[in-house]
Amino acid sequence: MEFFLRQEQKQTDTSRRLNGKQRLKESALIIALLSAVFFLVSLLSYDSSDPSWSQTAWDGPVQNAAGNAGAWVADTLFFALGTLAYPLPFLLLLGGWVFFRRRSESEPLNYTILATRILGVVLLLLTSCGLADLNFDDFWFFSSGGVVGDVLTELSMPLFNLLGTTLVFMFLWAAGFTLFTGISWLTIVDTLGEKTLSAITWLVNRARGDKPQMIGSTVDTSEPAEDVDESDPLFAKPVAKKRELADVSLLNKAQRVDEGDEDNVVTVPPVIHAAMATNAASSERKEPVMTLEPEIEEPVIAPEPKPVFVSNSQEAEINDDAEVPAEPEQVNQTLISETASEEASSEESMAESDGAPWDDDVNFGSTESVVIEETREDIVIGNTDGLSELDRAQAESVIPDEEEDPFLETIREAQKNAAGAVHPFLIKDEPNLPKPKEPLPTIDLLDPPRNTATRASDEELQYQARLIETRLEEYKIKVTVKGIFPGPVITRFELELAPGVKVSRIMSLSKDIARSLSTSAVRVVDVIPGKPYIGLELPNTSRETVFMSEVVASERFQSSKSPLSVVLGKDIAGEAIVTDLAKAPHMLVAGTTGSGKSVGVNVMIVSMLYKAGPDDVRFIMIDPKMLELSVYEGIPHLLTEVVTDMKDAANALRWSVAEMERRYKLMSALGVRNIAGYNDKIREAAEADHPIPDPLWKPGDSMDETAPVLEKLPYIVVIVDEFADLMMVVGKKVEELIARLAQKARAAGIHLVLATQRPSVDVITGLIKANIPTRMAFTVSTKTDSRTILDQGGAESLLGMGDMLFMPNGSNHPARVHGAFVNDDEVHRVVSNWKARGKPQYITEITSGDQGSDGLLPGEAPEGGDGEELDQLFDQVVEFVTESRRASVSGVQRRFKIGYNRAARIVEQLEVQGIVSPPGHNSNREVLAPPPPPRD
Ligand SMILES: Nc1ncnc2c1ncn2[C@@H]1O[C@H](COP(=O)(O)OP(=O)(O)OP(=O)(O)O)[C@@H](O)[C@H]1O
Repeated sequence: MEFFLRQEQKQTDTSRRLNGKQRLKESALIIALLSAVFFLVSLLSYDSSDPSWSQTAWDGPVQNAAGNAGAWVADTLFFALGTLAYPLPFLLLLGGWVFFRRRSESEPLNYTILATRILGVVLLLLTSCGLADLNFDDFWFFSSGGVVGDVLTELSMPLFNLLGTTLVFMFLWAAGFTLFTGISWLTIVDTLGEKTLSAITWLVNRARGDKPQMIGSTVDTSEPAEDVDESDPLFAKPVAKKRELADVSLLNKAQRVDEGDEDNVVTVPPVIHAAMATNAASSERKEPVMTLEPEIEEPVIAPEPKPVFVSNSQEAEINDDAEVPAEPEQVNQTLISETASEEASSEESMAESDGAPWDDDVNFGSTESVVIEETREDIVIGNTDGLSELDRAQAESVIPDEEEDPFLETIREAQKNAAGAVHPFLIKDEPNLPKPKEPLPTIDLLDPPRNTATRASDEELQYQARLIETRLEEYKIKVTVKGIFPGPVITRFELELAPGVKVSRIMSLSKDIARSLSTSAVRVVDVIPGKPYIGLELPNTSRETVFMSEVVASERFQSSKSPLSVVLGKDIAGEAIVTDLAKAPHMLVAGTTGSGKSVGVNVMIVSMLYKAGPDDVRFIMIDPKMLELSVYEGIPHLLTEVVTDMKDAANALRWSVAEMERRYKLMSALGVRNIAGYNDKIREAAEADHPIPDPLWKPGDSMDETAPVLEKLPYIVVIVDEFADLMMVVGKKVEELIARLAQKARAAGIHLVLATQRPSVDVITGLIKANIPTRMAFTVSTKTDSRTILDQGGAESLLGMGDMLFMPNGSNHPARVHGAFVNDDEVHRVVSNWKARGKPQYITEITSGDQGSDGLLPGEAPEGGDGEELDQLFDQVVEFVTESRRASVSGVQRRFKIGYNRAARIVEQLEVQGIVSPPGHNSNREVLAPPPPPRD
């Protein structure tokens, strides 16, 4: 524990300090700032009488504010670059900022982009000097383009003349601009054209006096606009916002974030503007707080604010509102004069998220016909990547290659070490591993977290928010985005619905919304506890993997006292989610195949292995698939070998019921109400040197002469991976045993974790559901499956790979959790660590079925006894089987029109009675009994 605490302390310390690269970057910015100020002061206070290269004699004090050095520097710069010396300090500052801006990101430098930028800036500088030389007058005794401009014009004038030279310089300047900024001239031309067309449309509409289309369910078009009282703060702001939504051209402007103009973005949506102000001040790592401040809340709090809608013509009258978005020209200007640093950011983020929805060719459905015409030209016809749709879908869900590297490395290591001996893949028992010194496994057994994704920038998030509003408008649903919570896998947008809009409408449209937002799935959260909003959860373009080591190292897990603490993963805000199985007290895990169930179960087991030794927690593992849990074979926590035979599994459940009853008797004898109280009493008695003798012991129970003393009882966790198999093979009795355990086992410290990939009502029956309150739903294929698990939809919209909805005991609102990932290699390391600490002491009765009467269900007789009840159809089935000579479960099912469970049970009864043989290698049974005598 101390180790963990120290490690955590160290982590927080180091997170506050900058690493080597970050230090360099920050220092570079500071030096760039100093140089820029120095250059600027030198240039601005240049005096031709100061000492410099251009002077042969001088006397008197130096006039330059930057002193002697400043005078020399200014002279040199003016001499070399002419008037182009003035922008140099700004370029320097910009360079420093670009270098510094990404200091916390450990991405490698993109050298191609860097090279094109440098080339671009050089080209810009040279051509600007040339153009200045051609077009501006000289100043002082310097040429306006400096010596650089002079040389360039002198070289090209004889070749191209004045007009040709100007044109060559201008085109090269344009090329330099694109090289430096990454902005396409086509985009600039596009934007200018679009703005012009929007302006013309707006003017035409204004001239015609058209009113905008009404949006939202409470639209009252008859409401006269004159009712708007601009001075009333309750009304003034909604009007401003409605105008924004109605004005498509302004909205489009906001969407041009790909060109990186922060001003542009900030001026458009006042709501997000407020949120961003808070966010900008927050730390490097994006805190998921983009909530909106009181001034925006005003319309919500106000008693029944009247919905007011204004036409374009009325908008003009309230243009003086403080929150009015920037005018088209203004935005346009900022768009073109954007700074290089911002362009850099946009360009890189574009490169990272190829095909992201903020591409230029995004077509906004609500835009006027003019815009649609324009975007038509951008329609991409056919795929150019040569991949099939399936390939593409698979490519998206492929885990990065590096996931496997550590594992492969370890395998290679093992191969090297075991060269010449047994094949490394076949080694089962680790040869005498040294016993670890630490009381519990240490975190270094798990792979350290790696950065697997790039977080969306604030601009991208704002863009998405605008897009959601626009898309919902297309369905005549008016919403306002009130908060954005970016998480590791999804981003939640909190939406305020216009009065009267039903959540069910949005929920029923979730598939359409997902399609129109070009995402794989959208989950609608109808209730966000404590907030008057609904949530819309969109998958991130780049998905983070939640590494188990991150969550195990989290403060929550480390400070959790219970030995049954399990980590699940991270919530949408990136916070570790830790739960206590003791409080759950039983858990149902369901999801389709490949959704991440087994990884989820492994994460739970490994977290318990991180928290508790075999004195505190023991496991019974039931694994019909024979692969998932067999890795734990041999850890000292196991009460029995991993059970793979379903008959043994039923016995194990019976043993658990018997153990539960035994514990109940012990607890009642000691007068305690739960296992914690029992263990406290045992500890107190041991400390007082008065161990308690077993009150249930009778002479003859064992060879001892006196009753053995009671010992601490560990928690028992029964884990069933693929619970459906158990239900199918063993039938109804499993359901009853599980229900019995689930009802009473909590106090006895026995907990169930049932996983299934078949979340249907014949597996997760009402009886089981009623007794297992904690549910964990991974992706399922249908809403019905989701309802079977959670009693509500939602799991069908999950993203797979560990994305889950977790519904804790007593809650009606499932929380979205991104499951932690643990790979086989990590599990092996933790398992080996425990194997080195001790051997398991298996209890053979668990699977032998020799549990006495305690494990029997009410009204049940011991198996094989006289009282075993045969199915009512038994005789008829015997007749059918012996006549047809075929004993298949499906045949019996078809013939008697009964369910699989019942048919399988009857066939088993036939086997017990010796009428049919046990299943052969191809699971066929032979009919052993002779055919019935022919009837008359
Ligand atoms: N939390 C996670 N993070 C990232 N990837 C995951 C996560 N959980 C699962 N995966 C990926 O999904 C794959 C399938 O997971 P898993 O084997 O747990 O599915 P399953 O539901 O148990 O399937 P089955 O029922 O067929 O065994 C894993 O191999 C892994 O690549």
